[in-house]
Amino acid sequence: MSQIPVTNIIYESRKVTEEEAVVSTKNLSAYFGEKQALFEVNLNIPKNQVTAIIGPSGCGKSTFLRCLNRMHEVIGGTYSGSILFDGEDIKNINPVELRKRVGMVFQKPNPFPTMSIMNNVVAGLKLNGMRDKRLLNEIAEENLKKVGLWDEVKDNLNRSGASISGGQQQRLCIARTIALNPEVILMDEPTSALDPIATAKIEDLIYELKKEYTIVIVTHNMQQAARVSDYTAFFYMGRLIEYDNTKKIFTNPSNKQTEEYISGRFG
Ligand SMILES: Nc1ncnc2c1ncn2[C@@H]1O[C@H](COP(=O)(O)OP(=O)(O)OP(=O)(O)O)[C@@H](O)[C@H]1O
Repeated sequence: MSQIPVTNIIYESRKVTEEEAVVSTKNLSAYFGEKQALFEVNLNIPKNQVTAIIGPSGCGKSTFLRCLNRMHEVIGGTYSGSILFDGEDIKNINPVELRKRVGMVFQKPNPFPTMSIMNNVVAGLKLNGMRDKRLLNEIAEENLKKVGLWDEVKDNLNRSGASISGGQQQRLCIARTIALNPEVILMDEPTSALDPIATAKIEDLIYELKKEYTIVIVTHNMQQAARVSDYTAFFYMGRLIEYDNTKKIFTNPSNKQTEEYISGRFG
């Protein structure tokens, strides 16, 4: 594992208040049957910032992410505590509506293989009943431009979404997510299946996207967390150990376990 030196530079701690948060979890515990995967997590996710979730394998990163758009329940899990989205308990928000507002991008690019590039971008809108072809074309173009894919695919928008490279597919999936105009984008290791060049493009894109969206990214790659995020949450064995601004976490963490993890001593 790569080593990130812990330096003596002192960065101020900066905690996110509930007032600044788009999403807040309160005493969030998550379960798979009897097995408890998260323990009393309290976390405020700030608007228009990138929050990275880091920690060793099995610490609950993906479970935490999936709780935020009620995907955890879809895969058979349960939770206790509460999750507020724009101040409203997500239990009171229709899951389909919630997932429009809290979009998700997965580890492995998953474009719809039988659909064209164009139809992949607007698939969600069509499903919601949008039929105006001209408007759909405009929205597809706008979102393909936002993810930097337009120039690469504009000459053949009718080819399959699965016919482009892995990195392009992942940007297509991001275009599909943002076409629904979400407030929050959850990304679960979005670059772990990609080469370094495709990874760099996604990281640049994340930087651009935070102007409009709030992003929560799970990553195993600590350099990536340090590069792209404003805030970092370190999880260990289902517990939130430390959450602070990213510079503080990577240069002067308050917790010994955080320091050991980011300096590569375990994980
Ligand atoms: N579908 C499931 N059924 C039962 N237990 C599960 C399920 N998914 C995850 N777990 C368990 O819950 C805990 C948290 O898993 P989770 O996938 O959230 O961790 P993670 O930090 O994202 O791991 P990784 O980095 O390996 O993806 C682990 O102990 C895992 O074995």
